[in-house]
Amino acid sequence: MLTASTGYLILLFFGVFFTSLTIIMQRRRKTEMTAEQFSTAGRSVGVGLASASIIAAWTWAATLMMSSSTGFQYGISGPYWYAAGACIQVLLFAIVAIHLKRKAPKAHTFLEFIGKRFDKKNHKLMMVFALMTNIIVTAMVILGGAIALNSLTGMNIYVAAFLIPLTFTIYTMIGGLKASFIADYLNTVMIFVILTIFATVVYMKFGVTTVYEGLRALPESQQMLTMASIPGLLFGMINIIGNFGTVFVDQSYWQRAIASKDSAASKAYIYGGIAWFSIPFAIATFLGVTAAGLGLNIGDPDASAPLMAAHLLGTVGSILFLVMLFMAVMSTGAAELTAITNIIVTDIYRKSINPTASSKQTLKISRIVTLSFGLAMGVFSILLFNIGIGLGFVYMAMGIFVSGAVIPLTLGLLWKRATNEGCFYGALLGMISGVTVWLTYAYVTYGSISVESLGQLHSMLFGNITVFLVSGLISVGHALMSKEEFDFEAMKDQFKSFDEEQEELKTAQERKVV
Ligand SMILES: NC(N)=O
Repeated sequence: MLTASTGYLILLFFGVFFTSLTIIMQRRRKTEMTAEQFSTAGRSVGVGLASASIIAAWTWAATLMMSSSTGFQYGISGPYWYAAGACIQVLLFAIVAIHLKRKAPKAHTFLEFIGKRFDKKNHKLMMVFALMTNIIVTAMVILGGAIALNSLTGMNIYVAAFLIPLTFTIYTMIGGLKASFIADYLNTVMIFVILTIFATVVYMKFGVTTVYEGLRALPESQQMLTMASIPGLLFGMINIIGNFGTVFVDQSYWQRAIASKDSAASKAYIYGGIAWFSIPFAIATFLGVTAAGLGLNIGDPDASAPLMAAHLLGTVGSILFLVMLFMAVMSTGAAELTAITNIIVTDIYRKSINPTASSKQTLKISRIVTLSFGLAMGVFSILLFNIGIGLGFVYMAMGIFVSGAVIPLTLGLLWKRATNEGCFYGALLGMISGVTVWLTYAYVTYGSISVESLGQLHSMLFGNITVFLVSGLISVGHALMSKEEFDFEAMKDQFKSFDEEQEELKTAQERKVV
């Protein structure tokens, strides 16, 4: 096992490296950073950088650890269900990305679009869903990082949960979205390099036959060696629904569409989604399934990946896994922080508190929000840990809380007949009924409401499915019954960049003086 000082050194090294890189890039900039730049990276990001950034943002701690847990528990179907069940959303997002670029070319957040497409209550409700998504995902990646640091280095889990967000908060606060894109690019390259090392070593050291024979010898071998594994399939369904929420309701992905050049936006999601598939699929197969096949004595399946990495390459394996995990945590953390910042600044501060804020004021508020949320997220992940909620539980439950907004939101963007009331009540009642079915099923079937009964595959599945069915039925049903039609063309010119708003304000003030 590594020592806690190795953990501190890794955190210090990457924190200092990415912060220094951002400061150097800031110094080399020819123009001064504006609030618009901080928020949108100039809307000129090319397809390569945007794809890498989508891959990095979508590679969570769970992508490495939870995926391996499914391989360890459900066998060869687990990695497939994890990877396939979480990449279709990114591929489909290519469609909504292009629609947002066409219908709201100067928007900063998807909520800004919702605010003009629907009414105030819808804007507020979607904001709650969006912030809840960001908070759940950030807490989940910090929790995953802290668990891995603790299990591989013995570092105190509370200290780890406070230090991890610091590493990405500082460079995000300085450089905004563009800085997080550059870090994402480097992180994606590192993740693929380390993944290739693990895959090659497993193949050379153990080969396919040893793992196959090991899986065949397990009591649950029927399930481990078939794609027709029932638990694998149930997990796959939960995975699909939950990840619709964490892509479509997460400002991070809208942010990447907004920051991309028009010609790059949809391609980036297709390339990013396809390339991302290989990360959980390979890691979960080479670490999770192999750990089961080799009969490793692992108490917590969520820890199968780091323990297998250590088994494979000793200290080097642990360090490589920690570096890969840390790359994933930093990128997702930075993406979520920029998303939260953009929502707070665009949809609360500039919309309701200070609509005439100058670029300087907006930039200052953006940095304060980034720092505050970065620090607060450590506390939230510790809270989850303290009430006994682990990575797997949050991962499977996230859809129940956030996926109710997916269908209403998508309809609002793509379908002129989608109605304000249908989308509002669809999202709200979808979530309420999902939570109700989840709790009721756990109570009726397992006799109590506890982390254990709520964490069962069937409780999670029925909760998730209910959310999708109810939100879809209400939002589509109400649209079909009403005769409303929305005029997207008329709304297009209502979106302004922060710089344009500033110019208009200046012109208006000059006119007043004259
Ligand atoms: N990003 C996910 N679902 O691993």
